[in-house]
Amino acid sequence: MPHDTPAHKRILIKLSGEALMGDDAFGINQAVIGRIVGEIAEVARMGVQVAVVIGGGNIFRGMAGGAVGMDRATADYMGMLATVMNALALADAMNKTGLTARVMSAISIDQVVEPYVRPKALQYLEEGKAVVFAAGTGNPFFTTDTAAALRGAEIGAELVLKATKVDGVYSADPRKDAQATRYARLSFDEAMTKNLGIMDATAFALCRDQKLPIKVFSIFKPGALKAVVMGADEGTLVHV
Ligand SMILES: Nc1ncnc2c1ncn2[C@@H]1O[C@H](COP(=O)(O)OP(=O)(O)OP(=O)(O)O)[C@@H](O)[C@H]1O
Ligand SMILES: O=c1ccn([C@@H]2O[C@H](COP(=O)(O)O)[C@@H](O)[C@H]2O)c(=O)[nH]1
Repeated sequence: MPHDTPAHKRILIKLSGEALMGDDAFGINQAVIGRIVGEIAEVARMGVQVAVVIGGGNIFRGMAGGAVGMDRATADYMGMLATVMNALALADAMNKTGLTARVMSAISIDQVVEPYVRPKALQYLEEGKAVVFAAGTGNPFFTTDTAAALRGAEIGAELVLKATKVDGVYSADPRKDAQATRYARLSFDEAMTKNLGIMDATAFALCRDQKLPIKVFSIFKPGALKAVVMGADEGTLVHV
């Protein structure tokens, strides 16, 4: 049921890297990032503490075509560096809207961004700053979905919001199967057993074990982020 005030005090948003491209073929579209940041700023102004894990799919993925033939770990480090670029762009746009943003990286790149230090991240959140977590988990063979589950659990987020290109979890990938139907809610076990490809199994398992629910919703739908934060029936809830 929707609330008059935010339903959550601290949230972790997993923002798809690909969403930052808009209709472009690659990279970062400033108009798109500006609109997304506007929506994030709106919930932050309501007093919600906001942390973001940003993906890298708009630039490089360790498993994608551009990495064919490469050593997997090397390709994954390139993917993590791609997320650092996105994090810098996101924080820059946040700072321009009046939010104070801090980027923290899971891999050392000290001349560019500060390292991830959990107590410091918690301090920033308490101070009302938006924290953008870059470089995923810092380890190859993982994804930024798993980083979202990990950081969400570490900072004590009440909800992971997977802000993506589709408006929820479907019985099959809705971009490939027009007959796919959307779930309003489902359990982590169902999502894993049915092998629903919206998030990887490591991320689902970590959230399940930590009893950290996930809301999957479309970042392209204006107002959807605020609706989720207000507790409205938006997207798909994945729960224990
Ligand atoms: N069962 C399913 N329900 C909904 N979406 C699904 C499903 N299976 C696969 N997908 C696909 O998963 C995609 C999720 O993509 P998203 O870009 O958010 O993930 P990502 O790869 O973690 O992010 P990034 O773009 O940063 O790499 C959707 O666009 C959708 O096409
Ligand atoms: O913990 C992590 C997170 C990410 N990677 C690599 O980065 C890219 C981009 O991340 P997405 O989650 O696909 O947006 C990913 O394909 C991996 O190559 C990683 O190695 N470890």
